[in-house]
Amino acid sequence: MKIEVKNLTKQYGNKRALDSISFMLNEPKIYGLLGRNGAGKTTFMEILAGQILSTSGEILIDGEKPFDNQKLTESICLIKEGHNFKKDLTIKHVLKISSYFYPNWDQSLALELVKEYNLDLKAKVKALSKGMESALGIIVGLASKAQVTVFDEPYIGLDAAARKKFYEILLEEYEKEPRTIIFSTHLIDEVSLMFEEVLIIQDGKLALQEDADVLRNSACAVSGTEELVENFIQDKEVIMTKKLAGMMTAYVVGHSEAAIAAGLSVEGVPIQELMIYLTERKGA
Ligand SMILES: Nc1ncnc2c1ncn2[C@@H]1O[C@H](COP(=O)(O)OP(=O)(O)OP(=O)(O)O)[C@@H](O)[C@H]1O
Repeated sequence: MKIEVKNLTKQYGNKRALDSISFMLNEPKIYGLLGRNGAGKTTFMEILAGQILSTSGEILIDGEKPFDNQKLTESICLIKEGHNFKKDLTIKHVLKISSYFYPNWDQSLALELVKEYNLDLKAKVKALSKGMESALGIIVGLASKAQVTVFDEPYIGLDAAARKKFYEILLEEYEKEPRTIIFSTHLIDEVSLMFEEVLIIQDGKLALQEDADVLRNSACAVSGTEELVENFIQDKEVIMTKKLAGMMTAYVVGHSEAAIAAGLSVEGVPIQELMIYLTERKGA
């Protein structure tokens, strides 16, 4: 589905959560939606899912507005950081209700995942631990097979093994049936390899929209003796440096070939570091 965001603004009292933001998501891809706390990510996702109205501007999904548009919102599944389901429902009921709402619902995948995450179909949502409730959110997000599936920090309380399982299944399902997946998280290093395109929101504005590989290759981590690295970075844009026992690593914008030629060891820079750098620089 094609998502067109046009001059989208959301005002809460005197706080402008989104400030005339515009961009397009043209293809089914895995998008990483990143930004510092309070940047406006959740606000954007809630407008996209038709849960709240914008103050001005609009989001069009295949040309239609999502608010009060059930036909369209059947194709959008937003899984948030918790409170996704009514507390008195059992897991079985949550799956049943979801199966009525999402036309592409995959009940056998849902049941397989219930087993995978050791959940009891008869358990009520209010009796679940934080991690179990997150697992239920993930199950609904994956089994919805919604054409636009949005995960907003969906795994509070989930341990590392359970998160890894989620990433594996998400990728498997996405490869079988590509769809638009928007993933917002602060655990960027854990998931950034899944991203195909990255959007960074800062203070309600779009700071960056870039192909993930282009972003990864836009900087490099160069390491070597302190003297060699200091020499190399003199006239370059440096993201950060670390020194230890006479050795030094610097994250540098561009210049990977020159660094190899200078005899330095060269690796990629984590997207998380780039995000911090870009948001600090843009804020400056
Ligand atoms: N219902 C609301 N009423 C008032 N202000 C709000 C409301 N929802 C969000 N805000 C404010 O809007 C701004 C953007 O919030 P939002 O939740 O969209 O950010 P975020 O990028 O998702 O942050 P985080 O990463 O911390 O979840 C924040 O300053 C927040 O305090």
